[in-house]
Amino acid sequence: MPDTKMYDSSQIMNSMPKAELHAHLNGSLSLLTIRKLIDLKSSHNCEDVHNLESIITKLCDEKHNKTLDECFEVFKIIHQLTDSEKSIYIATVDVIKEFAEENVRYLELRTTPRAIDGSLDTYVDAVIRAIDDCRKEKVPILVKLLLSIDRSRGVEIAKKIVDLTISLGHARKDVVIGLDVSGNMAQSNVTDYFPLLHKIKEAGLKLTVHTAEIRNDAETEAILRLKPDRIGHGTFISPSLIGSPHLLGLLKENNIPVELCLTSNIVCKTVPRYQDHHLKIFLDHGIPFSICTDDKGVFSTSLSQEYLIAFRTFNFTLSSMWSFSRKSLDYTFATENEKEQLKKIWKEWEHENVDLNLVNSQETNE
Ligand SMILES: CNc1ncnc2c1ncn2[C@@H]1O[C@H](COP(=O)(O)O)[C@@H](O)[C@H]1O
Ligand SMILES: [Zn+2]
Repeated sequence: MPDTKMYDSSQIMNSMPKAELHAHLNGSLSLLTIRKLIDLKSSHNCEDVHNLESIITKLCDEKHNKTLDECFEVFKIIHQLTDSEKSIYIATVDVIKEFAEENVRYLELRTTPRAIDGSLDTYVDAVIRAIDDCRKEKVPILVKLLLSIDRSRGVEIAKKIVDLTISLGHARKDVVIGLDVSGNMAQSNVTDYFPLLHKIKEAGLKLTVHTAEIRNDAETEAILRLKPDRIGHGTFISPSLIGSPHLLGLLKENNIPVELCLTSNIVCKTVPRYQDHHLKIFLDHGIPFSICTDDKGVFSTSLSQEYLIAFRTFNFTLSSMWSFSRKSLDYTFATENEKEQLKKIWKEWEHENVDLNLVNSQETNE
């Protein structure tokens, strides 16, 4: 393995092809997009837009650490900007292009549909139209969509979103692949949603659930026993964060890949320091994981930045980072054929960067 100091690791993390499996649309808006959406509102003579701008700038400032509850307040403010077909379309196109610019070659975007002029369809149609247009424009990224249910909003609206997911999961199966369960864990009982989650599984669609982002062992166990296709965070499953070894065993037994979002956990203070992050514990226990951003806008990060943080925090080798990126392809909800196509892109990059000696290390955990 060459001395990694010979290389600009930040540049390598950026140029490396990556797969993003956990990105919330409204949490991913850059300040540039937020400004664009504020201008759009101003042009419609909306009052209070400048007030909105200063609030959002302050809240998105990376130095402004927030609690998880405060984050949910930020989302409510951002949602005021994505309240029309046009703004949702612009937001989606921008997020896709920004990920593509940092060499994310596969993106699973997730978003919670909100009624626009009384219709959830209008919201989702705008997102899908943006994905389709990026495809037509040949933006070099494969984009899939998960619809989210926000657990703090109740079962009635969740049922509508599940029905919409199932119908689009058939009509637009090239784009809509499944469901995510997100929102404030502290304010709801996830088991209320289980009949709906079973419906998603029965329809043959994929399911990922935010799990153990705050500590609730009984809930975590119920979710793991439901066997979702992936989980988000899994923070308090880790024994280092006073999770239970029993939960870790259950996660391992079911071989459920975990979407890990380092900066999100630090900013929201569910993990005290980067070096305490459960990525390392999961790696040591052979639990499959993928490095993700969660909300790149709200947490002022990017997927390349998250890879760089992991690389520097745990002193990983470049070959380990390469292996994390390549393995995350196996945990995507893409079709087998799509995965094969994606693997070619990864292989090509590996070939072009043969001097980095990406495959010779024992630390690739293969
Ligand atoms: C920080 N950790 C998190 N934990 C749980 N849910 C989160 C989240 N980050 C984002 N969301 C969920 O995603 C929504 C924003 O994007 P969309 O409007 O859906 O595109 C938030 O309102 C919340 O429900
Ligand atoms: Zn999330």
